[in-house]
Amino acid sequence: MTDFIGSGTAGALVVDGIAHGFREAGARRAARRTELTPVLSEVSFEVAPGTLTALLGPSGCGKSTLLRILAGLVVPERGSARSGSRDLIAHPGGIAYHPQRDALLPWLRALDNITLGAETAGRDRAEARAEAVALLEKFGLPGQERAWPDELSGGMRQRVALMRTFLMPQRALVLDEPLGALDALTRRRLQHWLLDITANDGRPILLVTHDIEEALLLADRVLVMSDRPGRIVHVEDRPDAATRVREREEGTDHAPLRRILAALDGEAAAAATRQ
Ligand SMILES: Nc1ncnc2c1ncn2[C@@H]1O[C@H](COP(=O)(O)OP(=O)(O)OP(=O)(O)O)[C@@H](O)[C@H]1O
Repeated sequence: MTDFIGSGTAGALVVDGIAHGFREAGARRAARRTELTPVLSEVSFEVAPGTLTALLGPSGCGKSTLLRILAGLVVPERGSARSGSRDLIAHPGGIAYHPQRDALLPWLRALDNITLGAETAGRDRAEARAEAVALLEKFGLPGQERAWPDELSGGMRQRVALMRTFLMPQRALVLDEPLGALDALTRRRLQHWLLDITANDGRPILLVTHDIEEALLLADRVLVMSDRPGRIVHVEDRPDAATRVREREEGTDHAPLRRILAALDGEAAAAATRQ
């Protein structure tokens, strides 16, 4: 199959032929110290504006590494990435990046944590704060502007961190497990919250998750990655958001889940054979 999925939409987030490896840790002989262990292998895809693509794959297949490359924190060995016309590798900082840990600063109140990324990226302070107050209201945290992070529950912290990311002015968002480490009920509530904000955001969004049902609910397209070195082995295009919500509530369409599980199981079997 061709790895390049997309049609060159204006303003899209484009990943083209990204390959990367890390130096083997703990290699004893001098020669081996220079060897690279491949982590990503020719990963290509495109996320159109106003759509969300979810990335699923076995642990260690390179999902976070890919996101860190897009965020400009790691320079890949090969390949290119761009957001609209901006080259993300030559000019880092072109995406709003949500790291795996919620990374709230304990010495800043909720409102200041929410506006931090926007202000750092050059947004007008008063405008960002006004928008943050409206967001707090909209998403169930009215009057929490002055709360300290350690006064908030896990679900509240996740929402504050997500608001920070969504308030950033960059033209594309990448979210690394934004709902990880939450109890099932809170996670379910926040999935619907995320579905609502992503449906109205208008930017390309790339989401890494381990939760297949979450991917099937939130994503317009689900990409399944192989075991390390990661490459795209399955693409699942999803219906519109209303249909996805109905499918989840009624449990009507199990075929996409089965296809994704088959792709992941195939990778697990292939990895076991290689060991
Ligand atoms: N800075 C680094 N130096 C060396 N190896 C690294 C570094 N960062 C990641 N790796 C290795 O690269 C591989 C991919 O890591 P990565 O965190 O991208 O995987 P992942 O798919 O996001 O995993 P998970 O789903 O468990 O979060 C792992 O084997 C990891 O140990």
